[in-house]
Amino acid sequence: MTGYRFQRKLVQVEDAQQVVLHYVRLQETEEVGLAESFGRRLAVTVTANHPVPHFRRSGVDGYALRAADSIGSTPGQPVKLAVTEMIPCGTMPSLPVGKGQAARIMTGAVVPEGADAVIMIEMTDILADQEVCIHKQMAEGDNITPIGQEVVPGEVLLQPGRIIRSGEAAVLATFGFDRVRVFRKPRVAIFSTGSELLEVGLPLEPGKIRNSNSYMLAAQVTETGGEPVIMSVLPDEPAEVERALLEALEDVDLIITTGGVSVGDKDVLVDVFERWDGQLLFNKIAMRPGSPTSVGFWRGKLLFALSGNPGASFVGFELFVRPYIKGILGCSERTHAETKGYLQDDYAKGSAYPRYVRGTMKLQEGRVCVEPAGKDKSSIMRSIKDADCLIHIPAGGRGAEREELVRVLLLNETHI
Ligand SMILES: Nc1nc2c(c(=O)[nH]1)N[C@H]1C(S)=C(S)[C@@H](COP(=O)(O)OP(=O)(O)OC[C@H]3O[C@@H](n4cnc5c(N)ncnc54)[C@H](O)[C@@H]3O)O[C@H]1N2
Ligand code: MOO
Ligand SMILES: [Mg+2]
Repeated sequence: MTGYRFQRKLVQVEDAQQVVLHYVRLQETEEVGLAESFGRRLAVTVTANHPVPHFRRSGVDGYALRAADSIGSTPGQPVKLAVTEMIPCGTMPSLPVGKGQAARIMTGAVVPEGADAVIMIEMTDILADQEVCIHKQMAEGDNITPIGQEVVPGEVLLQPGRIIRSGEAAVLATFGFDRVRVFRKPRVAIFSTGSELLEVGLPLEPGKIRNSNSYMLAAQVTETGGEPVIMSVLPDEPAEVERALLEALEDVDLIITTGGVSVGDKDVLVDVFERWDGQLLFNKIAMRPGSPTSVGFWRGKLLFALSGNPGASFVGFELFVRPYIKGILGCSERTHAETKGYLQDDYAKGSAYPRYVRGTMKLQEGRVCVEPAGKDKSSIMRSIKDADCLIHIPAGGRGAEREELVRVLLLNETHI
């Protein structure tokens, strides 16, 4: 048995990730309306262009006054003040507050000149239209938010690469960004290969299965901020596959394929790699599932050739495609956030490669506890939906024991 199919150089997961990340180039940017920017990654630095608040702001509904006028006032010994005006939100006060005076004011309104405190309405008795009795001694600054207390001009509030969610939306709106510059979503062509694959809408036939990988991967691409382009299933015919991939390369930013990367006679991506003018970056990774995962660079774009087995395809995307997409969208934390967790049961594995087990994570009395989400064979699809982490079982033949502390890669890292 000779030939490329069987000559493969083993690389470690971390090295393969570095190779892929070496190809990261930032996406171009585009401007979208603020409400359309949610879930996108910001392409610019957002710096405060004014203080917040930008006027002295009342924190309560009540009366703006001079704290000195309230000295000694109690419910039993109230102080009477003359009311100058009523200041609603959104209007400027028309009069300063002088000695012995107060202005009725609403929460969020501009505190008038001369006033240095606002007393809550509950601490007052309104005598007549123009008079109020206060029964609490106030200190200077009480219930007034000074200019710039929250944000001073020039402060950097958001960095490029940040996902726009509720908090970011509030910042952008506050500083007048009705349009936002974000990274353009990468278009990702998804091809499943295999003559056994049926389109999802078709009835089952003997020996055939429905194409689940394309849809699983499309969801993963969407979650990562890309735009999936689901292509027709490709047969195990190298010339046809090569033609379809080349055509797609013209139109997308990267390609994902699944299936046909192992050593089978019909493993069609291997045939494509033997005849193409691209550069194969690696084709064997020390990991399970997904050891035959291959990545190539072709006409200036990356081709991620993932294993056909659903579990391997899922893990291959997480470890290699997701970090790449995050990278081109300006995210600096590209690989998964990690923690350590205690395995809840023995985990035996056959291969000496490290294994990335689809897992679930729980906090029990402050300890991170992890266990497989279900059966973990590479061919198994159903445990993917229950996985919120990948449990790393280290290299070596033995597996890992109950209560062993292992690396845990977090899958639901919605904040980064
Ligand atoms: N002699 C050897 N056989 C295999 C080896 C090996 O080293 N020596 N490696 C095994 C490992 S590990 C894996 S992983 C698989 C990789 O297979 P391929 O990437 O070549 O994928 P296929 O052969 O095309 O399919 C494998 C499996 O997955 C099903 N599949 C494929 N596409 C889809 C899809 N879109 N949706 C759902 N299911 C899909 C396919 O029907 C097969 O059952 O090779 C092992 N063999
Ligand atoms: O690479 Mo396969 O998925 O390891 O079983
Ligand atoms: Mg195969």
